[in-house]
Formats: sequence, C-alpha cells, structure tokens
Amino acid sequence: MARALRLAEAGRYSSHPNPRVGCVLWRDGEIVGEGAHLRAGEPHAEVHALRQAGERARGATAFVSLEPCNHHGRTPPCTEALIAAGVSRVVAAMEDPNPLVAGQGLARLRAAGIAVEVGLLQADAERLNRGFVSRMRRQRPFLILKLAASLDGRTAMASGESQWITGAEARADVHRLRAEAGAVLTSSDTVLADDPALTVRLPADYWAGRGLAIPGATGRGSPAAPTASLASHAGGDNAIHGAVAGLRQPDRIVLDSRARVPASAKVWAEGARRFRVTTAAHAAAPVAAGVESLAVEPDASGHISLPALLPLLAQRGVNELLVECGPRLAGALLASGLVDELLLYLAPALLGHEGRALADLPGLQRLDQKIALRYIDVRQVGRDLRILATPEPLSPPPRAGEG
Ligand SMILES: NC(=O)C1=CN([C@@H]2O[C@H](COP(=O)(O)OP(=O)(O)OC[C@H]3O[C@@H](n4cnc5c(N)ncnc54)[C@H](OP(=O)(O)O)[C@@H]3O)[C@@H](O)[C@H]2O)C=CC1
Ligand SMILES: Nc1c(N[C@@H]2O[C@H](COP(=O)(O)O)[C@@H](O)[C@H]2O)[nH]c(=O)[nH]c1=O
Repeated sequence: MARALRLAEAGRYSSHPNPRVGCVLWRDGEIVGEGAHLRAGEPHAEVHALRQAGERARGATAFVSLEPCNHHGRTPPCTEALIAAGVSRVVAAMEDPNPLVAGQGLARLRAAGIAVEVGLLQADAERLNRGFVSRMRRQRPFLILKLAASLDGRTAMASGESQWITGAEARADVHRLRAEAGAVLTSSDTVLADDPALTVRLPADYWAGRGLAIPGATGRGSPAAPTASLASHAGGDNAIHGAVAGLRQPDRIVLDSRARVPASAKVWAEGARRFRVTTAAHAAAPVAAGVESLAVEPDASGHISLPALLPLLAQRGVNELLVECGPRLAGALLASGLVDELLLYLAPALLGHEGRALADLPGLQRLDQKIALRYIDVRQVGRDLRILATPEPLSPPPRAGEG
C-alpha cells in the first residue's frame, strides 16, 4: 500500500479535479502490475495496473489507495475491470468520499466474491487527497493561506512595496504550492497593488532536483506551459517511476466585490480558468475575455461572503485553494475560521513597525480572543524560514455578562 501511495504521488500536479490514486497488483510474492491516475478522463490507476499485469492479474491482490469506482464517469467502472481480470482480493486504503461511489465499489467487489479490506494506511491516503476529501465531505476546498513576511511579521512597506521580501528559493516553493493547488485566490487590492501573474513558473531543473521529471516544465526563466504528454519508462503502462505528469496551471480567482480590477491585469492572461467574484450589484460589469464572473452576496462588511463563495468553488471542482493575499483578506479569513493550513515564509529581515501587518484582526482586545495556531512543521527554505501551522478551532464569543 505504501508503494500504491507513492505511485499516487505521480498525479499530484495533474489529476485535479480527480483524486490522486495509485494501484499495485501483487501475486506470488511479487508486483505484477502498477499504475497511477494522472489526469481526469484518462484511465484510472487500476486500469493501468491491470493492463501491465495482463493474465498475471488472475488471483492477484490489488492494493489501491482509494476505493475502486463503480460508476460510469468519463471512464468505465474499475470494479468491473478488477472482476473481469479475476483479481481475488482488494485492499483499499480508504472509502471514496464521492457520494457516487461511497462504499458501492467495495460492495460490488464483495458481491462478486472478492475478499475486500479497507483502512490500510488510511491516514496517509486521506492526507494525500485532503482537497478532494474536503470537497466531497464539506462541499468546500481545503484552504491554504500563504503569507510572506519579514521576521517582525511585516508583509509590505507602508507604501505597499513588497517585492520581494522572501528569497528565490522560498518563492519557488510557493510556485510548487501553486502547481499543487487547484486554484489560487487573491483580492482586488493585491491585484491593484502588485499586478500578480499567479502562474507556475518553475524551470525543469527545479523538478529534476527533486527527482521528478516533468515534461512541459521549461528551461530556466521561461513560463511553464501545461502539457499533455507523459514521461514513459521501460516496461510500464504509465509514467510512474520517479516521474510525475505534466504541469497544469491552477485556476485564478480574484475577489473583486466592486469590479475594480481592469481587463489588462496580468491575472486575467490566458492559460488557466479565471474567475472574477463580485457582489450581485456589480456582476454585470465588464470583465476580461474568457473570465467567468461569479456573483456572491456580500457579508455584513460589504465584501464577498467567504462562506458563501467556497461551495461555489467546490462545485467548479476546486479541491485545494491557495490564497495569496495581503493582511486584510488574510485577517478576514483567519477570523472566519475557514483557513485549514497557514504557510508562513519568514525572511531574515526587519521592516519596522510602519510596515503592513501579517493579518489585520480588528476588534481583538483580550488575549483569549487570539487566533491560536499549532506549529506542524518548521524548516529553512533557502535563506528564509517556512512555518506550516494549523489554526486551532475558534473559541466561541463570550456570553453576555462574561469577560
Ligand atoms: N507579503 C505577502 O505575502 C503579500 C503581500 N501583499 C501586499 O499586501 C498589500 C495589499 O494588502 P491589503 O490592502 O490588505 O489587501 P488584501 O489582499 O488583504 O485584500 C483586501 C481586499 O480583500 C477583500 N476583503 C477584505 N475583507 C474581506 C472580507 N471580510 N471578506 C471578503 N473579502 C474581503 C476586499 O476586496 P473588495 O474591496 O473587492 O471587496 C479588500 O479590498 C499590498 O501592498 C501587497 O503588496 C499582497 C499579497 C501577499
Ligand atoms: N512579496 C512576496 C510575495 N507576494 C505574493 O506574490 C504575488 C506575485 O506573484 P507573481 O506575480 O506570480 O510573481 C503577490 O501579489 C503576492 O501575493 N510572495 C512571496 O512568496 N514572497 C514575497 O516576498
């Protein structure tokens, strides 16, 4: 199963909106077939593994990182393929949270007389597909808030100047996060201040240095284009040995309640799905060609209602949402309890008290109102520190007469 999970990693940058899935077929003490799901619409991991195994699949055990599908989607059901191939046992790391599958795949296999087990390395499997799991179970994407700051927590100078606070390695790490995410979200104010591209721009040697060969990654300096080709390897059915599928560019989403972002903004450049989110009152305002305009009701502050927006993004297939914004939206997100993970890049520099804060959290007066975090991982990336933290659940507001 550990091998199946490693194989699933091959789809980390490409399987979106589908989950990352790997499959190993095991018979008489050896691997007879293996595969990974690389792209929506292309064969599932089980199909690749069965093709590689051929007749040797008969009587084999299939280790799959996710319950095999039992429905006709863009490809036929994997359950039928496993049954037809004569597999005798299926071990799945987790049930598929997709309501179209949700146990039915395992039930179908059992009904066909196949021995079925579920739950081996389940926590790893859930972590690998945390975005897909969030979209299916919570009807919203897994939300990662990324911020870059100086050691004294400043995200920009008072003038708004912020490029660059962190170094090249840390910024490359952010591009890797973008490549992994289904979508990158920012705000009107950040677009107006920075005119960000929000693209993945990583040279081929970045990936090669990580043991990954990504066809379509570019030579140093030029933008990475999405690619449809796969790396191939001798003897296998799909590209899974130390390779991942081609890069895709994440969707770009701009919160722009009053439709202030001009059509000339770099974020609207072609190469990915693009969404402008306004309030209904501004939904008809002109928008750049190829950009879908979404209307969401404002919240009490007059801005886009964040809890109302996230299900719309889930409906559009966004599994993991990376937010790259300034202190006001960051504060609003943290205060709303919608942040699943905070990634903070801290530069070895001090920018002084006049610089912009990390997160504006108006109304905090008492220590018990703090946004509490838990450090998950701390490491150095180039010259900067990278802190991965998760917010603790928000404490309920004090009742009248308390505090
Ligand atoms: N160091 C870093 O990591 C980064 C730094 N920056 C810097 O940050 C500065 C911009 O920061 P800032 O002005 O705070 O902008 P933000 O990126 O925090 O965005 C503010 C905008 O977000 C929207 N917004 C605010 N509150 C809410 C809410 N409660 N719900 C929904 N939407 C909300 C509003 O858009 P609307 O008005 O359309 O409703 C508002 O104008 C720039 O100088 C930029 O260079 C930017 C990104 C990253
Ligand atoms: N200043 C700053 C960051 N700023 C973020 O990067 C965006 C620019 O993206 P792009 O145009 O695609 O390069 C910008 O709008 C802001 O969200 N990021 C960092 O990792 N480190 C930094 O020091």
